[in-house]
Amino acid sequence: MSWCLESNDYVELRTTPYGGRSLFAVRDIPLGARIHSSQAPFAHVIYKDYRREVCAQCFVYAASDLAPPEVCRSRVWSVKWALQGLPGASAAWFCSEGCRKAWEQDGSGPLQVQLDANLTKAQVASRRKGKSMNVISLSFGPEEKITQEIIDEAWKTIEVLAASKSQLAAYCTTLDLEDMELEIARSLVFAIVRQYVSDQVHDTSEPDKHIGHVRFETWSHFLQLQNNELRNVQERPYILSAHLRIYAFLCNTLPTHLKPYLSTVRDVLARDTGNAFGIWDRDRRDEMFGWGIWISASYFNHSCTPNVRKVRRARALHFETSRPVLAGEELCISYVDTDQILQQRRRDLQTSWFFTCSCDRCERESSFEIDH
Ligand SMILES: C[S@@+](CC[C@H](N)C(=O)[O-])C[C@H]1O[C@@H](n2cnc3c(N)ncnc32)[C@H](O)[C@@H]1O
Repeated sequence: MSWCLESNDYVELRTTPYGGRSLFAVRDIPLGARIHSSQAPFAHVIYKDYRREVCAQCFVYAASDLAPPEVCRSRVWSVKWALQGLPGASAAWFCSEGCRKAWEQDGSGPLQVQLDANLTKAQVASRRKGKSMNVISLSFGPEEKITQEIIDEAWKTIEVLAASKSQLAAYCTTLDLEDMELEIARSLVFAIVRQYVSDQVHDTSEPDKHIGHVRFETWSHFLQLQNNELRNVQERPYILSAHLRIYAFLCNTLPTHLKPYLSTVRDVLARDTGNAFGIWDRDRRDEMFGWGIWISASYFNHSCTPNVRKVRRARALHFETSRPVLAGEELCISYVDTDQILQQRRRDLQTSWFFTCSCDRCERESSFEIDH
């Protein structure tokens, strides 16, 4: 299998009997060693409400104590990139000129901003007509078992509707897309733009044209991530109709040259839950600004007594050992706040990552509960 950690000296990907693939130490590793870095997300979204406050390139927060005092007071960044002739929503904000230049060089940012403006306009339009059309009946009883066939059938129905321009347009004028659905649509557009820009670069006679990390973490790497579609819909049935609405919205809104990528929307939706990382105000987890998928970073399994910690520096996620590790040991981060009690940890892991943790600590704490 080709994947994006091939050249790493510290870690190796193996399949576990209990939790899919996971990373293992190939040699003894001291405390504090950096065992892996993922340089940038393959796709990400910064919530619209934070657009002026979080640098579009390095994700630094204008209201954080790292920001200069005058910025901290105003809470917004002043370095801006804007599309000529379009209203204020079509812009990105940065903490410095250096970040603005790096963002422009990456190639996908400006297109993303333009599409953001289109999505916002289309969302407003979808709100004008009120009552939504009930195209697909998707109410599940509490006892009903949602199967892969039910999900496949629902996607087929929306794809047929989307194939008719007039039906799609009529449906979309009544969608009334919610704000969080718009944020999901924006993250999908990011993934689409990544693929588009990557394809454009590979089509040219300049294979080394700079597109940063895209050469290392590609769409085919993305597809190798664990697919959580069925477990996600079984856990929260309402998400299926939200996903179908978002798909229809994008079919109706994206320009023609991006339409070939719409078939990847379902692939992205199936993988972002359970694989994405929140983008927080540094590592303090005070405020979450959005989320992103750092592909190679998604192979760390969870433990409630982790031996690896994650550190975000600008766009990069770094992973460092939080204690000495022996060759052959599994390398785990923690997906949840490990200060929480057993029941809360188990609840969080079940609803967002769809598994019951049976790490040594959970086993010990649950047997203690049974004994008492
Ligand atoms: C971010 S992915 C980790 C990589 C994943 N194991 C794979 O094969 O792609 C998260 C998923 O891994 C599995 N997983 C992670 N930690 C686990 C654990 N401690 N016990 C059981 N399953 C786990 C769950 O299926 C979870 O949804």
